[in-house]
Amino acid sequence: MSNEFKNYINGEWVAGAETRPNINPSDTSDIIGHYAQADAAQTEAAIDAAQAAFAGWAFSTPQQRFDVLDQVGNELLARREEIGRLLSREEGKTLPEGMGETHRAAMIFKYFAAEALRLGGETLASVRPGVSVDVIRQPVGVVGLIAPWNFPIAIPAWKIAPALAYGNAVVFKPAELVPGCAWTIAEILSRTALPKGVFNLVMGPGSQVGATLVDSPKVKALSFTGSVATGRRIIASCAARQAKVQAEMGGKNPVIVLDDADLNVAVNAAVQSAYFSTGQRCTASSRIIVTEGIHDRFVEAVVAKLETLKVDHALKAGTDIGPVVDQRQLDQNLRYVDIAQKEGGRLAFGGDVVERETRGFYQRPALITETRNDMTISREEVFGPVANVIRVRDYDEALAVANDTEFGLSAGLCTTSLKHAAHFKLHAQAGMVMINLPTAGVDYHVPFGGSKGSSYGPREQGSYAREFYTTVKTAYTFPG
Ligand SMILES: NC(=O)C1=CN([C@@H]2O[C@H](COP(=O)(O)OP(=O)(O)OC[C@H]3O[C@@H](n4cnc5c(N)ncnc54)[C@H](OP(=O)(O)O)[C@@H]3O)[C@@H](O)[C@H]2O)C=CC1
Ligand SMILES: O=C(O)CCC(=O)C(=O)O
Repeated sequence: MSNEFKNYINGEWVAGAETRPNINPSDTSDIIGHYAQADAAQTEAAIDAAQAAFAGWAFSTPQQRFDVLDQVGNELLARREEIGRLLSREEGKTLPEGMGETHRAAMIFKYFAAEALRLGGETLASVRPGVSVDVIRQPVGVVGLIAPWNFPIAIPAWKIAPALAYGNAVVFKPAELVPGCAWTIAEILSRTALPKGVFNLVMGPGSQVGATLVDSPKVKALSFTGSVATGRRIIASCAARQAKVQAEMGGKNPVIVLDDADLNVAVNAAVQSAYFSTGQRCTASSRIIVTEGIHDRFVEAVVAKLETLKVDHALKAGTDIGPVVDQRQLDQNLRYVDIAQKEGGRLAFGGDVVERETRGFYQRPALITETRNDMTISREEVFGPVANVIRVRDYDEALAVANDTEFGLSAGLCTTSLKHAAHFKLHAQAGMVMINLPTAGVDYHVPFGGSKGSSYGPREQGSYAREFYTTVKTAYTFPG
């Protein structure tokens, strides 16, 4: 088959037992390619290759690491449009979003190229005379990276780049729905000076490839992004065998709009973070908490804005919102819109399936008003273009409602009050707080992660990523 894409194991391209078609959610008649499906045995082979290659890469020079990562960053930048198009084709983000994400992935590789040069330890005086103490950072070993489908290139980048920058060997499993961007990163890495076995790509089902990575005693650290259910199982399995684990598992992110907010700023922040990228972001604002003085004006303005947004093929010029990623996710979105209404919410806009020229998973953005925080729609992550509005009296009630959730990834506040902004930054129970900004769409050089049920383990991204991808050794020296 000419458009067959293989796994990359120990520096070789290896066919899987089977292949799986990569289907365009904007047009299900468009097959992007057929991607290899690894089984447990092939995954074991990748882990063994990584283990054999680890010692060499662990003692590679910072310059070697810089050169590899910078080369990947440069190539992603140069091929931003082509790869952005592939991303939009396989995941359904609009082309500007796909290109933006590719640009972000390039920046992440370039950032961690420089991080490889900066990695250092600490030297302290001992409490004993004549003794010095060095705190040395060393790589962890073989790391397993499991990525979700909603950021096909940025999330792989922010796992692969720090893993390699800090000297680890990698076995990477992308999500089944989006192998194309993952394969592209592997192909670029295969043309760098990275020694064979240091980076391995194993595409295939989570139940086999993912589970083998999670359970292998040779995998010393596991980084996961995806659903709460899978994440919690992975955390328990890794803890049981004392492997390091980092999991990012979504949210039910609030954005508060206060009476004193700038209406345009608030509408843009809420609409952008609830509906762009088809709402398929763990940082999406799905609970919009609005004080009563601005409530009606705000809802009216959001509906007016939603009426102008075009839902269509991700690659069509002028599309604002692409398709939902697949039928399963679309069914989940529709189910939540239905439940919200049955529990007393009012569908103020959209939520329905729409047909376009091509057969895809198109849904109009849904705005549900007159909801309470104890309704299902306010408690569970939908992961689609669906948001609900909760009316509150004042800032204090808004903050209490915002914090009343099992999640804590991102939280937003729209206000012109410095006093409330300062208070919110300290008291919002979330790993990331946004004032007058969308809750989604973060910088690449600062820590990313949440509190409560959203995240587990050390933060991803920025220099904080070293906490997960390195281990600390304390060396005492007495020169004699
Ligand atoms: N926090 C976030 O950013 C994300 C949250 N989600 C949420 O999760 C829901 C379901 O999406 P889904 O893609 O099924 O999420 P999953 O958590 O099942 O998938 C995330 C990753 O984990 C892999 N995986 C699945 N099962 C296992 C396992 N037993 N052991 C190891 N790895 C495994 C998946 O592989 P495979 O693709 O082969 O199944 C994928 O690579 C969405 O509706 C959304 O609510 C989804 C994506 C991202
Ligand atoms: O909002 C962002 O920029 C990142 C979101 C993200 O990582 C996710 O949805 O998984």
